[in-house]
Amino acid sequence: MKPTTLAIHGAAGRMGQRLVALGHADPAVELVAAIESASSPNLGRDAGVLAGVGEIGVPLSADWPQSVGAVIDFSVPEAVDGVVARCLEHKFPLVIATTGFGETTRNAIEEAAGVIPVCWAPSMSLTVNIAMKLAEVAGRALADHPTGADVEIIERHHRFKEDSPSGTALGFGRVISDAMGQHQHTHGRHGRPGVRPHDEIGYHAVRTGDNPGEHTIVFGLLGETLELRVAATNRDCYASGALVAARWLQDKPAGLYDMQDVLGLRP
Ligand SMILES: NC(=O)C1=CN([C@@H]2O[C@H](COP(=O)(O)OP(=O)(O)OC[C@H]3O[C@@H](n4cnc5c(N)ncnc54)[C@H](OP(=O)(O)O)[C@@H]3O)[C@@H](O)[C@H]2O)C=CC1
Ligand SMILES: O=C(O)C1=N[C@H](C(=O)O)C[C@H](O)C1
Repeated sequence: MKPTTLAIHGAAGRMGQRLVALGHADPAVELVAAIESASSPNLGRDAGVLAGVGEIGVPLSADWPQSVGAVIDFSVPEAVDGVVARCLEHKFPLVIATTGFGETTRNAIEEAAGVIPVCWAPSMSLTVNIAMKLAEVAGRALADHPTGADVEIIERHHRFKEDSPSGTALGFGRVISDAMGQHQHTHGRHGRPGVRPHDEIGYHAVRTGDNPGEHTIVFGLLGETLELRVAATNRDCYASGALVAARWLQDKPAGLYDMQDVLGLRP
């Protein structure tokens, strides 16, 4: 099978560099474009050299290719609308991994998915996506528990992360509230908020050091507690997941997909 040709948007970033490195080592993909903003100080540098794997003949550039099998975006929320517009214009399949954008961008993604295949997921990690399924199972089983089950989501990330809570924490919250029906999403607590309502999911964002991402979902009952914890030890779980998604997406019909589809976790 021919390798999937790839463009990486945000190629000089923490994730972009791991994608360049893993993509270069993977015979199933061929990196053809490493895209950065027009103001990036890295324009013109070889993407492989920046990623620490030596020269690969792909310079960082603000220009988009004319043809590519799929685009992977790990950039910043403000850039995502532009990425979606470019992919629509050229009919490129698009993997969106960037987190932290709002409703307008979400709507643009949904609209674009009527024309091109889009995979949008806050975490490309296999174990996070398995944990989402487990959270759904736990949520369904505990939805009508007689003591009530309080759900708190604690996420830990590196000090450089700009959005809080993580897109993954919000994803866990969506899955659990769909299963259990909570309507209130509370971000941290201070002062005297009073007795905890059952109809609430609490989110807590910890930012320290170089943590590549960790999520703990607490289901607290009276008398017992269930915790689901999933943690990355480095960023390669996200990068390799994104490469799998790009290959999976390239021959799919237009539509909005996520990593549950890519990994075959959706029944
Ligand atoms: N879904 C998933 O599995 C994961 C998602 N993420 C998400 O991916 C995103 C990126 O994370 P990370 O790599 O750590 O962040 P970085 O800040 O390290 O990388 C972002 C890159 O995007 C570049 N960039 C900024 N603006 C533009 C633009 N207009 N056009 C092109 N490139 C641009 C930045 O360049 P410059 O520095 O010059 O501005 C930088 O190189 C975040 O939203 C994060 O939450 C992260 C890990 C996993
Ligand atoms: O910024 C990060 O690093 C990560 N962001 C994603 C998120 O917001 O969920 C995924 C992962 O946890 C790492």
